Amino acid sequence: MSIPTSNAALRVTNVTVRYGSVTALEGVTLNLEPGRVCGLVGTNGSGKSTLLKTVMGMVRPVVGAVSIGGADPAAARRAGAVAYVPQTENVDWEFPISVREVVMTGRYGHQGWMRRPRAADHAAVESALDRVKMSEFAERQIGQLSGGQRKRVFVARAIAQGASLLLLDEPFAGVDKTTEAALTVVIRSLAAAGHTVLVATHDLAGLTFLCDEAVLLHRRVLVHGPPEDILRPENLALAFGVNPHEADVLDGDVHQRQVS
Ligand SMILES: Nc1ncnc2c1ncn2[C@@H]1O[C@H](COP(=O)(O)OP(=O)(O)OP(=O)(O)O)[C@@H](O)[C@H]1O
Repeated sequence: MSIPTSNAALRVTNVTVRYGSVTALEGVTLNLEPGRVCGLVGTNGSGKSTLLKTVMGMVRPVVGAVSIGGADPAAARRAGAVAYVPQTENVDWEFPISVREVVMTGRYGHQGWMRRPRAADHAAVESALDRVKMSEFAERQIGQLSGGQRKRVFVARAIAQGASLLLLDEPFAGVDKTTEAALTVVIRSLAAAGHTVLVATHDLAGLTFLCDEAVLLHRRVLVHGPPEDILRPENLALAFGVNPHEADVLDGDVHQRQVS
């Protein structure tokens, strides 16, 4: 699919990332326009998290460049233009902080150096909690939530931040189908409001509901196009090494098989 690159919300150009001798990404180019939800699909170890971290500026490419609305990742982060929800949060779950306070940390960039929340910050937090259906847990200590509920809180924090680009790393891992459906609605509504979302997912069955476009990744971009293209048997076979006629790959997660 040819995607116009004017007004791109995200441009990843010819990015190669190495961890020592491991090449995690090679020559990856990806342009996203505002208001699009793009799924990132591939086997375990295909480079999905690395791509999100590279866009976030947490991993530096050895070759290539990333531009977020025309800014480099560091500048975009400083401006709060990009938010990242990692696969697993590296937080102290025993820390005495409430769900509401966690979501408020997404507003720090909007507050002065004293970090005193204003009415707009409180309103953004309440609205974000409401969107992910976590308002009733607002006073709960963050560690006293289930895995799926924690996930929703960190999505709420990203929403409260008001970033134009959201990077979500497997938001559906460990959540039930009801929560997955609710999060899909939230992500679609963010896109309808002009946000761009890049989401790594193993959920092929939900891809067409979630995404406007998708990338099949295996260190390189194998296919970038409408989700229906990604789901074509020959493309799934390319990425996952499975024969779709022999395995009901849409019935669940497909990420066990490694492509050599
Ligand atoms: N910090 C690291 N140091 C060394 N190698 C790494 C590091 N992080 C990732 N890798 C390697 O880089 C490759 C890409 O990993 P990455 O985590 O990006 O894959 P992924 O598609 O997100 O996988 P998963 O579906 O399991 O989350 C893998 O071979 C992985 O082992």
